[in-house]
Amino acid sequence: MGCRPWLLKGKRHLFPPTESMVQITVRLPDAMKSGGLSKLQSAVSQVKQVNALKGDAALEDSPTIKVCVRVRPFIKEEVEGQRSGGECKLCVEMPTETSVRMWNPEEIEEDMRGFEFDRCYWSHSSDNPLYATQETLQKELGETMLEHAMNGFNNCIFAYGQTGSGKSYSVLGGKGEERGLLPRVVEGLFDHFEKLPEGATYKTLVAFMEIYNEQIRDLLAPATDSENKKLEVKQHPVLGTIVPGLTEAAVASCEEVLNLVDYGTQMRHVSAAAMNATSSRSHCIFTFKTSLTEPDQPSKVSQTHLVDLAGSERAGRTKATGDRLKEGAAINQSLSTLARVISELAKSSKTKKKPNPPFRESKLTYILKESLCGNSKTVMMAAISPNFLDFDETLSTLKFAQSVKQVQTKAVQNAVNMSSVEAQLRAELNALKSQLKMYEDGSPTSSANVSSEELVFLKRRLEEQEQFCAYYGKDWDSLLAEERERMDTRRTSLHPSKLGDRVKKSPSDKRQDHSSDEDADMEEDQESITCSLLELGKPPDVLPPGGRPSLCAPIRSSLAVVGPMAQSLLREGARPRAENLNRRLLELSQLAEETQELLNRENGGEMSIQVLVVVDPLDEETFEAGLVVQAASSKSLPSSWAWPRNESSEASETGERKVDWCSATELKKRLNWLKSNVSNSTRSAEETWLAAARATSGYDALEALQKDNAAMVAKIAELESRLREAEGPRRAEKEGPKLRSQKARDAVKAIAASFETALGAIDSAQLTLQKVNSTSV
Ligand SMILES: Nc1ncnc2c1ncn2[C@@H]1O[C@H](COP(=O)(O)OP(=O)(O)OP(=O)(O)O)[C@@H](O)[C@H]1O
Repeated sequence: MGCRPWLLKGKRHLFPPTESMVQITVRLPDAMKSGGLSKLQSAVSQVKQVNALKGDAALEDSPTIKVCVRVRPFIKEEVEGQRSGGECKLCVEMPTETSVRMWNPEEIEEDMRGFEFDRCYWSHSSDNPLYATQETLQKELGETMLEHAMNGFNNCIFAYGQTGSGKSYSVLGGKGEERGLLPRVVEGLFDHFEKLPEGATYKTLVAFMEIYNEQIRDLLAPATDSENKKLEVKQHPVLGTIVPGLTEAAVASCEEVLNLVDYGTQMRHVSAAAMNATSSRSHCIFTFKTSLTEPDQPSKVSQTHLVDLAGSERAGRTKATGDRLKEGAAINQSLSTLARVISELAKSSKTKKKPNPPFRESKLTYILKESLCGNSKTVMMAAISPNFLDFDETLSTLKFAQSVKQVQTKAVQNAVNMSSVEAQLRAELNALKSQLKMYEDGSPTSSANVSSEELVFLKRRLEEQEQFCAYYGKDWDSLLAEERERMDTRRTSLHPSKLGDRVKKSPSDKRQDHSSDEDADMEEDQESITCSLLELGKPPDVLPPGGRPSLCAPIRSSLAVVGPMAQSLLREGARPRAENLNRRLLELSQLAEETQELLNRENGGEMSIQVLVVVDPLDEETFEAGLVVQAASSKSLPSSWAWPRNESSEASETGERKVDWCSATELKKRLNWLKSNVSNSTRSAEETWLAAARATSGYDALEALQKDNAAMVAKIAELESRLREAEGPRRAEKEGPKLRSQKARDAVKAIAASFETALGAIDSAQLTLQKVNSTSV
C-alpha cells in the first residue's frame, strides 16, 4: 500500500541549504571537553556531503524538458494495406541528430517544414548512418536517467504520439534486442546497485498503473481486486502527490521487477478484453523509486516515471462510436489538458509570470504535475509515423513537441534523512488526531458547524495517514517478504496462460518444486483457485448444431473456459490445450469487438456481437473446434447464456433474440470483408452483417456461378435448337454428318465457343469459390 515517504518534492528543508558552501568552525578544546570528537567527525562529514551535493547540482544541465523525436519503420499493416490502403510514402527525414524535416508528397509544391529538437532518432531504415536502435535509446536516455536516479534526482520520460507511432515499442518494446527502455533501465538499475561501494544499501519500490476512462487502475493488484479499487490522486503535506492505495511493491532484484512488469502488462491485456480497453486506449505509468544510502550520508532518493501515453489521434479519423467514443473522449480530455498545461507552462517560461496550469483537470496531469514543472528531469519522446497518410498527426505531434521544449522544470537533488520524514509523518498523524477529537468533542474552539462530510473526510485522511505511518514503520525485510507473498497471490489470481515467460517462480516456489507429494497437493490447490476465478455458465440445455455436451461461457464476463467441469482440462495433458484455448479466446474476443465496432460505426450501436464458447471436455479432438459467435440485432441478449433453441424460435420472431452463429474462422473472414466494405455501406448493421456473411461464405460466388451456368445452359439449348433447324433438311438430303452450309458451320463454331466460354466461366467461378473458402486470417 501507500507511498514510501522518500518521494519528496525535493524538499530543501529536509536537507541543509545548498546556496553556499558550508563551513563549520569548532573550537577544539570545547568540543573535546564535551566528549565530542565523534561529533566533530560527523560535522566534517556533513560539510563534505553538502559541498559534494552543491558540486553535483552546479553540474546540472539546462532545466527545460528535453524533447526527442523517433520515427519508426513502415509497419506490416501499412505495407499490407490494413492501415493505409497499401500506400506507403515517406514524409519525414532526419538530416541530423537534432533536426527533423517533413513534407507532404501529395501537395503539388511540396512545402518542407523543419523542426529542431534535443535529439532525433531515426529508426526508419537501418541503412542510414544515423539509425537508432533500442540500445541507442538506452545508452543515451536510459543511462542518463539511471545516473540521475543514482544521484537522487527524479526523472520522467513520457512517450507521446498518435496510435501506432511506436510509443509502446520505445517504452516497453518487444523481446530480446527489441526490448524497450523500461526493461533496459530496470536491468541497468540493478547493475548499478551491484557496483555500489561496500556498506552502501539500496531500496527499490515499483508501481504500475493505467488511467483508463479517467479511472486509475492498479496494475499490480491481484486480478480479483483491481477492478474494485477506486484510486484517487491526492496531495499530501509531507509526501507530495500520491495515489493512496496504489501498490508499491518492494523489490530486491531485476527479475522481480520484470516479473511485475509482465504481470502488469498482462493485467492491461486482461482489462483490454473485459472493458474494451486496448493498449492505445489507456495511459500507462510505470514508476520506480530508489533510495540509496552510503555510510554516514543522507539517503539519496529518487522517483522515475516511464509513461506510455494513449494514442493522440483525432476522433474524426477513428470514426469511433459507443464505448470507443467514450474512451476517445477521455483520452482527448486528458491529452488536451496536458496540452493546455504545457501551453500555460511554456507561456509562463517566456513571460516569467506565475503559471496557473489546470493540472487537476485530469488524472494524468495531476499525477505528472511534478514531472511537468517541478522537481524532475523530464524527457518527452515524440513518436511519429513515417507515412504521408499520417502527415497531419505527425505535424501536430511535432508542433506539440516544440511547445514542450520551452517548459522548465526545477530538478533538485533529494537527499533526505529518513527518520526526519518518519517524524514528520507522525506529527501529521497527531495533528489529524487532535483535530478530529476537537470536532467530535464539539470543542468551542473548533468550527461550530463541521459538516458530517467534513468529518468523514477527516477520518479518511486519518486512516490513510495511519497506514502511511504503519507502512513506513515496517522494516525493509518484512516489506520484501510481504511482496513475495503478494506475487504468489498475483500468480494465482491470473490464469497461467496470461503470465508471460518471464514470470518465473519465486525462490519459495523453486524450493517447493524439489519436494514432492505435499507440493503436488499445493499445486492442485493453486489450480483450483485458478479455476474458481474463471466461472463457467450452465451447460446449454440444447446442443449446438452437431454438438456434444459442452461448456459454454460468454467471453466478456470471463476470459477462460474453465470451471468445475473443465478442471480436468487443467490437469497434466490437457493443460496446454486449456492455455491454448484461453489464448484463442482472447484473440476471438478482440475480433468480436472489432467486428462490432465496424458494424456499428454508422448505426449507433444497434448490433451486438457476443462470443460464446463451446468446449467439449470429453473429446480432445473437438476441444478447440467449438468457438461460436453470437450476433444479435438487439442489445437485450439473454444474460444467461442458454443455448438458443433455434433460429426460428418465438424469441427470434419477436425480434428480441435474433441470433446468428458463426465459427471463429467465419468471423475472421467477415471481419476482413467488413474492413474493406463497411465504409461504403448505407445498409443497417444487420444487413451489413448478412452481406458479410454472404460474401465470405462463398454464397455470393456460388449464386453468381449458378446464374452463369443457367445462362450458359439456356444459350447452349438455344444454339442447339438453331443448329438442328439449320442442319435438319440437309442431313436428310445428303446423308452423312458433314455440314455444308456456311450458316451451319458458323452455328457449330458458335456452339463450340459457347461451350468454351461456359467451361472457362465455370472454372473461374470454381476458383473464386475455392479462394473464398480457403481465405483465413
Ligand atoms: N522503432 C521501431 N522499430 C521496429 N518496429 C517498430 C518501431 N516502432 C514501432 N514499431 C512497430 O510499430 C507498431 C506500432 O508500434 P506501437 O504499438 O509501439 O505504437 P503505439 O504508438 O504504442 O500505439 P498505441 O498508441 O496503439 O499503443 C508495432 O508493430 C511496433 O512493433
